[in-house]
Amino acid sequence: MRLGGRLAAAIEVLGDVEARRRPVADALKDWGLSHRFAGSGDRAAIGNVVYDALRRKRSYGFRMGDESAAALGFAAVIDGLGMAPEALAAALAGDRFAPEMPAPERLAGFLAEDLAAAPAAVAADVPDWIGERLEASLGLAWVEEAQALAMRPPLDLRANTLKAGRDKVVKALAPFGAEPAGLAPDGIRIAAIAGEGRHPNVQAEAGFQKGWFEVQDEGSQLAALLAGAAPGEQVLDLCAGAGGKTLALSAAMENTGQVHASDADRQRLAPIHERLKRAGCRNVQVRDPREDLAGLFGQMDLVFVDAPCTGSGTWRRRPDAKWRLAETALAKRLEEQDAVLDRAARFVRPGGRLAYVTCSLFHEENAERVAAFLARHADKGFAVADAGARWNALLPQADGRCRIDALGGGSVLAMTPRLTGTDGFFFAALERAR
Ligand SMILES: C[S@@+](CC[C@H](N)C(=O)[O-])C[C@H]1O[C@@H](n2cnc3c(N)ncnc32)[C@H](O)[C@@H]1O
Repeated sequence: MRLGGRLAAAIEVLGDVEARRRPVADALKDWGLSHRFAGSGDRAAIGNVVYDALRRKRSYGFRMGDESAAALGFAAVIDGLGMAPEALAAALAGDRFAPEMPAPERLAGFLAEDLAAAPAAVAADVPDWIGERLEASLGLAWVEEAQALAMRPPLDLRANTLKAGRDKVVKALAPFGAEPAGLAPDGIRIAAIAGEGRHPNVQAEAGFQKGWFEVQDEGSQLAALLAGAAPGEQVLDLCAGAGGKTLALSAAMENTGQVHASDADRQRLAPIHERLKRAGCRNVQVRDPREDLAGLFGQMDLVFVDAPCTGSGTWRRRPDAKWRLAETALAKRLEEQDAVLDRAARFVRPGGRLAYVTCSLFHEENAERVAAFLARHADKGFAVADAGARWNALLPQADGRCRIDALGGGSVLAMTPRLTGTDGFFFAALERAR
C-alpha cells in the first residue's frame, strides 16, 4: 500500500473507534481481517497513525479547527511522520486511494497554532473532567505530565534472572537497539519508535521462547522491586492477572519460598500457567478463584495488591482508553480498590506488609485509598512505610526522580512518564505491627 491508502485506512479506523466507542485494538484487528491484502508493514504504519491521532486527539482537533477523523489522520501524519504539507500533497498526488487533502488554510493553521492559547485540558489532550482530576492529583505540572502521557512509549523488557542476566539479553537483542534501562536493575529498553517504524516482535525471538526475558514496563518492574519480596518468604499476589508481577516477584525470591497467585477472574489468570512454565518459576502456586484461601489468613509475609484501576498511567499505550473512561467507571474502581484492600489485610501476618500498587495517576485511586484504608482499619496496627526512602536506597541513580508524598507518618510514591520515563504507577507499602 502507498501512503494514501494507509492514511485512508487510518481515517476509516479512527471513524470506527469514534462512532462505536470501541477499543482501538479491536477496530484495527477488524480492519485487518477485512483487508487481507494489507501486509504487516501496512498494518504497522496504519496503527502508528491511528495511535498518534488518539494520543493527541484534542490538541490536533484544536490546531486543525476540525475534529473529524480525516483531520486527525492528516495531523498525525504531518506531526508523527514529520511530513511537510507540500511533501504530503506530492506523495498523495495521483494516488486514487488517497483521501482528499484538507484546505491549505487548515494546514497552515495547524502548523501555526500555538497551544499556549488553548484551554489547559486541550493542551493536555484529555477530557475536561480528567484534566480537573489530573490537576488535583499532580499539581502545577499536570499539563506537562499529561503531555508526556501522550507520547509514544518505549518497549520495555525484564531480564528473567532465573534464566538469564541482563547483559545476555541486551546482547541477544542488540540488533533491535536494546539497552539497559535507566532505573530497573533487570530492565531493558528499546526506544520509542520514530516515524513509520515499528517495534520488533521480540516474542518471536529464541531468547523469549527460552524464558530469558518478559515484556514488562519499567514502572511495573519497579513496583514489584519496591515490594521487597525476599527469598524464602510467603507472598500472596492477590490480583495476579496474567502474572506480569508474579513472575518478577518469583525471580526476586530466587525461586524459593512461595508465591500464591490469585485473581478474582479465571480468564485473566489463564495465561499465567504458560508464562510460569516458560520463565522456569517453581515457587508459584496458582490459586483458582473458587478456592478458599482462608488457610492463608494471617500467614503472609507480603500481600501484593496490584489493584484493578482506571489504567490512566498507561495511556501512552492505550490512548483510546482516555476518551472512553467514564466518571462512573472511576467510581466503580474506587469501590473495588477498597474491597480488595480490606480482603488483602486479612492475609497479612503480624509484622508482615501489604503493598498497594495501581497503574493510575489519580489521587483518588492512590493515596486517598490508602488513607481510607487506614481510617477503616485504625485498630489493626497498619502503618504506612516510607516508600520514598526505599526508592532512594534502592535507586540512588534515580536522583529522587518520582513523586514522593508524605502520608500517615510514612510516604507513598508515584512514577510518571515525565518523571521516570515509565508508565504511570503508584506504590505504597503498609506494615502490620508485630
Ligand atoms: C491491574 S490488573 C493485574 C495485573 C497483573 N498483576 C500483572 O502484573 O500482569 C488487576 C487485576 O485485579 C483483578 N481483581 C479485581 N478485583 C479483584 C478482587 N476483589 N480480588 C482479586 N482480584 C481482583 C482483576 O481481575 C485484574 O486481573
